[in-house]
Amino acid sequence: MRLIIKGPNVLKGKIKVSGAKNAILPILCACLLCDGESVIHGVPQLGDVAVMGVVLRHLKVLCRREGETLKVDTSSLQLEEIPEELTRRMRASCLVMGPLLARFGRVKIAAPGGCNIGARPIDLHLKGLKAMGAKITERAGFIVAEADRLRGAEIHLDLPSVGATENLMMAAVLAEGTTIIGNAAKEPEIVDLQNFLNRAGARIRGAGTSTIRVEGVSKPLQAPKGHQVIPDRIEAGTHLIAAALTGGEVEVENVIPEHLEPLIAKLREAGAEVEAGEDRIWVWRRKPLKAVDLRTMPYPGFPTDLQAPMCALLSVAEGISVVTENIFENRFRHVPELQRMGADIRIEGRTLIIKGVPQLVGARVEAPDLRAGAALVLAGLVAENTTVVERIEHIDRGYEKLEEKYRRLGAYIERVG
Ligand SMILES: CC(=O)N[C@H]1[C@@H](OP(=O)(O)OP(=O)(O)OC[C@H]2O[C@@H](n3ccc(=O)[nH]c3=O)[C@H](O)[C@@H]2O)O[C@H](CO)[C@@H](O)[C@@H]1O
Ligand SMILES: C=C(OP(=O)(O)O)C(=O)O
Repeated sequence: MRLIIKGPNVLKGKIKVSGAKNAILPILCACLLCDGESVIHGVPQLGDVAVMGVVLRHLKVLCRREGETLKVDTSSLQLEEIPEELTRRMRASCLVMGPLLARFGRVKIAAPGGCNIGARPIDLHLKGLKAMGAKITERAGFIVAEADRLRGAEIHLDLPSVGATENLMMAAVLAEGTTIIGNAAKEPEIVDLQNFLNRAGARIRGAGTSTIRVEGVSKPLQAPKGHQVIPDRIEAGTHLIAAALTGGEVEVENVIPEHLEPLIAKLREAGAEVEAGEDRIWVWRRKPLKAVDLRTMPYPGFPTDLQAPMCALLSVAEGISVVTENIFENRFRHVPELQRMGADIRIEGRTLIIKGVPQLVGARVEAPDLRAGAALVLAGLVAENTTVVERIEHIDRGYEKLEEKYRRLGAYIERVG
């Protein structure tokens, strides 16, 4: 599958954001802590959600989709090892570790290994589980964690890892006593996970701050009926960047504007007009784009997941932008592809020096990963002539029907097999 984009395009109209990929993935793992059928609304149809469905079915969990609602029934839940085929397809599959260990006293999972954006170890997940009394063995590419019953512990994360925070929160829910996670990640998706778990009977406080406190409960949680997944701030951010880049006028619906503050500040600095309502953001532009510097940081800093899309915008912003990637060590794979489209970008270690060019030109490019793929779509929207984006399965991992949404905003973009 590939996308064909003919440009330049100016996006105009309304676009609705789907539920957050990075919220629904841990929530689906949290269902493993619950007895009965969880009912979750606003579940996007994404490649990664489908892969998590495969992981759950592998554990004999029944998933039924009715439109945007997903029903997850754990009545036949069975402990199985998670093979490499699944951990390799999606890193978030390692988030089943905490819940399965808490529930069954044992879990065996293929080590996730590195991926397109970096080495991505899970040492902090394992260190935290050890602190809670788990015995961890690593052999022949598998990690086994065992504990009759986990016990509450004081854990201080070396860095605020989103995945480690989520895995440890879930493990702690059924542990004996209280767990305190210090230097926890503060991302909004962690707050959504806390809300889901607390609806199911967990006792968690502090998500969204750097200290999370989990008081363990002794029986399995009760599946919540009707949790609504938060809107995807990264999808929303991608659309805001697309609108500013193409000089259009777009209303982005179903957003929590507070989640997008770091991006909104940068877009304004780059010359776009942005106005936020209660659950929507309007963006338009009257002036040329100008260069800005940015550095990616854990929330509430500028998100690494919007670094690549923002590079597409800065490629045509007047002046020199300096972009520093602080979260992942190998997240510049969009750069050679943008260069093929005429961008003037130099890589110096973890920093990009982007010299804005007046116009990008369409080319045949390949999505090397999810957000790099989104960056290429944005570049294709504003470039002259035809852009062909290959390997769009990466884009489908995290964007629901992106081409349909942009077509509704007037773009010439189509998917071909
Ligand atoms: C499904 C999901 O929610 N994915 C998001 C999540 O990924 P993920 O949860 O994998 O990201 P982390 O916050 O854990 O990773 C941040 C950094 O910490 C390092 N690290 C992490 C864990 C560990 O045990 N040891 C370690 O060294 C990682 O290699 C990385 O350099 O947060 C990232 C950072 O906002 C986002 O880009 C991803 O979109
Ligand atoms: C890096 C991402 O996802 P994951 O952690 O699932 O690879 C992302 O959403 O940009």
